[in-house]
Amino acid sequence: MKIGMIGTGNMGKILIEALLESKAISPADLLIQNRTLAKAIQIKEIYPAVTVLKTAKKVAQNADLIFLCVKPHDVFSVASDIAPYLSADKCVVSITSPINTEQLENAVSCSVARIIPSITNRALCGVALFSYGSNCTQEWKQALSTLFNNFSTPTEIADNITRVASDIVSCGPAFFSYLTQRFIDGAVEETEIDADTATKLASEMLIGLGQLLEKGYYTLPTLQEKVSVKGGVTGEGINVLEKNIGDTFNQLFQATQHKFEEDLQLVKNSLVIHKNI
Ligand SMILES: NC(=O)C1=CN([C@@H]2O[C@H](COP(=O)(O)OP(=O)(O)OC[C@H]3O[C@@H](n4cnc5c(N)ncnc54)[C@H](O)[C@@H]3O)[C@@H](O)[C@H]2O)C=CC1
Ligand SMILES: O=C(O)[C@@H]1CCC=N1
Repeated sequence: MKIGMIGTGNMGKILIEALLESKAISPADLLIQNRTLAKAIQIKEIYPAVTVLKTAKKVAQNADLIFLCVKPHDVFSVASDIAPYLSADKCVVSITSPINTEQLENAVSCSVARIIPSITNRALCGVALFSYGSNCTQEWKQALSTLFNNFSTPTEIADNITRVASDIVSCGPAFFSYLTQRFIDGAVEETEIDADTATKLASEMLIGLGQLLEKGYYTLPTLQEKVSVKGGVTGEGINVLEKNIGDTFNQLFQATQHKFEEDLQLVKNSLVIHKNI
């Protein structure tokens, strides 16, 4: 199977690295293209057997499975460029949350899916959020799930939880990096620890925490219970968190939902521009 990647920015590159490093596919089966071709050529310098193509049209003609790894407002423009070259047996996958599978099915006449990846997939772990188009064949559903299983946990989601699921899976690494940074900054400001040492200790702690969860030794509540010795220091710290976090995370999810509404409207506007699809 030939896989085409249109858009080799942040996420396109991460998907390429995950596909190749997990050995899900061989570099000779990968066809890549980007508006600024230099970005695709840089990837070929690392994986010489990858083919760089000059146009999205050529990717559509030569690949069986085509990933659209462009920003939401560019998806319909690319879809309309490639639509004439897609036979019914191919599959198009978009990786962005504000575009649903129904809109993709209206744009191209083949199997479609939306798969929202996560930066964690770069470490060959974490979740990828799956939504299949209503006309997506069983063969493609199976093939996509098998492919992503090499470097993620493919998880099918209902449309109504798209935003929150993507907030947790895809935005989550940024949110928790931010919180960890504030944790480190606080330690440095309030004590004699230096930033490098605090960063190293905090990073190792997070890796260990991930391993504990992966191995299933503790749930999140039992983990807190085990560390919070009665009358000890952890309890004092948890009290501060309880007092101050308040409804921060409610506000966070409200803000992302609000932004999502704006993104959905922008997508609708870009659909009007490409009203031929
Ligand atoms: N960054 C992340 O962690 C995640 C991103 N996504 C989604 O991935 C999509 C892409 O995001 P990023 O990779 O961060 O953006 P990016 O801006 O880094 O990459 C987009 C790439 O598409 C290229 N491009 C634009 N129009 C094109 C065209 N007509 N033909 C070929 N290439 C074209 C650009 O040159 C750029 O390299 C977004 O829609 C985002 O929602 C999804 C999950 C996670
Ligand atoms: O489309 C999305 O929801 C993802 C989350 C991070 C960036 N884009």
